[in-house]
Amino acid sequence: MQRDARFLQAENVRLSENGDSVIIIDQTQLPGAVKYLELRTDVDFYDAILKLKVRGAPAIGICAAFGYYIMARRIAEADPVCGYEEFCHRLQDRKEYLNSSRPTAVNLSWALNRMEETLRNHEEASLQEILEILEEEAIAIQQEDIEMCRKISGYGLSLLKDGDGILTHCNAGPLATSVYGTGLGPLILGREQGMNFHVYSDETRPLLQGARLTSYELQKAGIDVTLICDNMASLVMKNGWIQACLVGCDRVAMNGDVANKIGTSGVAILAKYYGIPFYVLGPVSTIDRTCSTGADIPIELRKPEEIKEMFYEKPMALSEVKCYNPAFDVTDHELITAIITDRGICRPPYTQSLAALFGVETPNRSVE
Ligand SMILES: CSC[C@@H](O)[C@@H](O)C(=O)COP(=O)(O)O
Repeated sequence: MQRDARFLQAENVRLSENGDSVIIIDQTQLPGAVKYLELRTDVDFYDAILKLKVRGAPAIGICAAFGYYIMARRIAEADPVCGYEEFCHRLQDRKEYLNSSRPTAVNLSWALNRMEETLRNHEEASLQEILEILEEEAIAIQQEDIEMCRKISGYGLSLLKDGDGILTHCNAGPLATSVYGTGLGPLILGREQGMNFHVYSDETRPLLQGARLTSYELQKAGIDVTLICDNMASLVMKNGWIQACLVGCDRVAMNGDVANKIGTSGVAILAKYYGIPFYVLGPVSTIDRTCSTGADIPIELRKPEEIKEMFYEKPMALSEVKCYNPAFDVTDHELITAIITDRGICRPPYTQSLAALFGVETPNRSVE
């Protein structure tokens, strides 16, 4: 591989200098501290994804691709004369383990499947050659993500005006991807070009990605950001302060229904009521061609402690109180003004415009 490629990698997920481990920014420590974690084993990768130390659909995919490569290294180290079929079998087992860490963001299985396909295409290669090929593939996934973020940011920016007020939910910035981000990409690109946006960041209960990560990233990027509680979104819209909503996505069904962080569908309903465009931004790898509608998307349920205890010094409720804690919801395609991908801007009807991204001709996708 070209060693130079490593230096192009993003800061939040990267291979260590000797390629033997992966270094991530531990997102659970932000904004208080920028701490780096080294991931060396399958359990390290599983734990980092499950506990949201690395999070955001594209970043999860990138981390999983590197994890697949590192797991391949561990298998080869333990058994340097392992035959090809046995090697594939052991790696498939580890892949399924990693894939079970979180169910909703399709980028996880997308990246792992791509790594496995690469392995399957090199039956004649030696173990050493296979490791190099897998390392290159993981780096390629990250490099493509950088390119994808730049394109989405450009398409998204073409829909905004200097001075616009923007509402965003959860975190779809550089930490959730590689650079720029998806939902926040147009804002960061616009700022680089001298534009000024006024961004309202939903705090995003219960894990506060909007407070801890989005307001952090925007503030650091020199963008005017105001943090609000989730239940204030309606008021800022009513006040006329919001000209567009921008959010990321974890899985898009072929009819345009979108799974994203819990609370996103509420924002979309409010936006419809107030006549504000609601834009979803994400790469083509987040579109799941096996899901016809949002009903096919698995929704992650997480522990009650996240609602009652996490990020607060005191318990927020009696320990015996029941909690319902879905991590995502599905926004109905009828509420979405456009889905902005790295291959262009898709408009309704999404059954046609999304299919067109995969090669079927349609008139309602505009690509600059
Ligand atoms: C560019 S990331 C888009 C989504 O992954 C993001 O909005 C989101 O919902 C993340 O959820 P999380 O549970 O923090 O991984």
